[in-house]
Amino acid sequence: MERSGLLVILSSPSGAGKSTLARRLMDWDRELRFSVSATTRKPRPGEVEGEHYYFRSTDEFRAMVAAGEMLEHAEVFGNFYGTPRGPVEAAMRAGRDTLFDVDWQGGQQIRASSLGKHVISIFVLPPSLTELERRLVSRGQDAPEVIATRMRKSRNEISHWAEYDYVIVNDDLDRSAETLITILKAERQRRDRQVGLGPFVRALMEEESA
Ligand SMILES: Nc1ncnc2c1ncn2[C@@H]1O[C@H](COP(=O)(O)OP(=O)(O)OP(=O)(O)O)[C@@H](O)[C@H]1O
Ligand SMILES: Nc1nc2c(ncn2[C@@H]2O[C@H](COP(=O)(O)O)[C@@H](O)[C@H]2O)c(=O)[nH]1
Repeated sequence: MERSGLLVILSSPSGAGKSTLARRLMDWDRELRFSVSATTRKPRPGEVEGEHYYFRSTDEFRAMVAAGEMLEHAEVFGNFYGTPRGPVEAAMRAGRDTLFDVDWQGGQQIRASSLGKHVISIFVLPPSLTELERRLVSRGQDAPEVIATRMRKSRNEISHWAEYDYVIVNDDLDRSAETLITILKAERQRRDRQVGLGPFVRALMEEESA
């Protein structure tokens, strides 16, 4: 039996800390592949084309969707975001796990796709909305009106928490990162048990007793 890659989806209201947790998870496992999304949002200072996002015009983005190149796509906070399908499918075939930072709409679409049975989904909650706003402000990347929009939409994003397999309240960052690593370890153990342990268990049962 071939081992298939897992699709690990992280969602949260903007600013709860999923990119930070994603980085922690990828520092722990250098083999984990991050799904780089395409977006029509303008790059923030320090964001690198092809590393954080593929920054595209609206026409370019629409052309990608029309060509069937997106595994999922959605409008979030007035911009388009989408997951290029090709690299995800290639990683799956290679048995490599992929990490996604997408909103609830992306989570729903990937779960509903033909790859849905390989999904593990994790929702990240902030400890409070006051702390969520503090994090958005202290990140220092978004204009006040952008932060206001993201705060206004945070309740709607949070309302989808129960659609996810796991929920992490991201209060203490080290503890949350540890929880995330534990989830991935356990899910890999579950995925690998048939592929990796089948031959071992068969040999165990065929062993001559002493
Ligand atoms: N547990 C935590 N305690 C305190 N600050 C945190 C914690 N987790 C993340 N942060 C900080 O909060 C800010 C927002 O985090 P991050 O950018 O990871 O959020 P996000 O959910 O990825 O947001 P977006 O959806 O907008 O991309 C960052 O400045 C980050 O350093
Ligand atoms: N449905 C999708 N949502 C995505 C994708 N890439 C990112 N996102 C979500 O957008 C918001 C805002 O991100 P930001 O980088 O502008 O702060 C956040 O909730 C992301 O999870 C995607 O490909 N599809």
